[in-house]
Amino acid sequence: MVGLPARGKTYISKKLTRYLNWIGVSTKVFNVGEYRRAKTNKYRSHEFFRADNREAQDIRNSVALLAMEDAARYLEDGGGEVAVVDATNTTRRRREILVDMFTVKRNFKLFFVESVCDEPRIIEANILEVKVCSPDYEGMDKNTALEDFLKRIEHYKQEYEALDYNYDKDISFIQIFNQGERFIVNKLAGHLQSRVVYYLMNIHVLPRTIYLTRHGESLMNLQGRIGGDSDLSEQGESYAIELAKFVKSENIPNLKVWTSELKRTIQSARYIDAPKEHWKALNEIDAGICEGMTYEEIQDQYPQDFALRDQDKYHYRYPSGESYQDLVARLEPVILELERQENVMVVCHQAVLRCLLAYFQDKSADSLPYLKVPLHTVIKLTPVAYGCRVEFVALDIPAVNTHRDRPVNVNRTRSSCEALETVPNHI
Ligand SMILES: O=P(O)(O)OC[C@H]1O[C@@](CO)(OP(=O)(O)O)[C@@H](O)[C@@H]1O
Repeated sequence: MVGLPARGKTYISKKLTRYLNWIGVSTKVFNVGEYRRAKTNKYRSHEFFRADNREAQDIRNSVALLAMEDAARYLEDGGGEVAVVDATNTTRRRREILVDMFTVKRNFKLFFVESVCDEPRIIEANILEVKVCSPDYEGMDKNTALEDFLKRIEHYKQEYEALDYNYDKDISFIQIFNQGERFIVNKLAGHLQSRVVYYLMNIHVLPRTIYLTRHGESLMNLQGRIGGDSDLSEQGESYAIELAKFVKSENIPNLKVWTSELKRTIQSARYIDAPKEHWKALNEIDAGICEGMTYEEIQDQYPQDFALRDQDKYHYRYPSGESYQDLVARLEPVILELERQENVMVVCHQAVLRCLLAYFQDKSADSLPYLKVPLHTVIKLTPVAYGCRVEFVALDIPAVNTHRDRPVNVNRTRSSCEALETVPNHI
């Protein structure tokens, strides 16, 4: 990362890391501020960040080096594929150290992401939202903290050398201006960098709410049968009515409703007064040869498959069907489009909802297939500082339970236990 303090670097680092892990690229953030605080919490006033404070500069450089070395170790033998060095890196000298450590000495690809912002309104909002609550300002009142932080920024400005094509034409970078108003992209090197750029160009920071829900109870849910394309049960129909009432009571401006192409989601959304889109990508996991069966029938007729799924539910692919890992790949365009949109309600399915929720809640591949997403419940996601608030709103209509817990005493495979850390890039 590159950028003055309070330019949203940590926000970008965390969000990008969550996305990369979700698509199966093992990624970790190395936040230099945390290294500084771990070393000592004595240095928190703006004085510490003065450009002429030599002693402090030495400390700052040494903690930055520690973070970089850990990042390199994570890539060399920690199973990591991407390390995000979250620091200001605002001088050419500091960036040369990064080039030397990662490219010259180790032959890794280095990609700079610079956030440039000259809108005082955005900067102040950022400081008030995240910086004044930082451990650096524990016990200090908001205004004093804000004042101190603004002085800290001034110290950084004295030495700030933004990325500049005239000096940096050989390095790969993206510059993001005013939270996505404009971008400059230079020397993209490879598939992963272009996916990072595509992602960064699609996210926004406008306030909005995303609503996720499964369809109402279906006739096949009642029978305990998986997959298929059945109608809603009577209780499912009641949920469709309640869901529309709930949406009305929320009074959501410009709401869009997305459903899958299956009858049970379309029927569940039909009373909602908002434009609707039907996405094939939102269809339920394809259970292949097991479509339409109960779990008991699968255990009976395909015992080996049943056991394999319990061992590693994320990677297990139904014969002629899909795995959860396949589903994540299928849902990536949905996530990208959700990032671009404002208020959206997604009416989908148990497995699909688990995948979407795992993205927003930063859940590992191992826990993803066991996330609890009960029927007749709306999950409301509201962005906050570095993540999102998740509320489960149960709409008081009874429904069967379709959740099957992780069986105990199952020999889980190595990759399933290590979760996203070892999942290869499957796309
Ligand atoms: O991965 P598991 O836990 O089997 O959950 C997915 C299953 O959930 C179900 C219900 O059992 O979703 P849905 O309610 O959308 O029909 C099945 O269709 C689907 O195969």
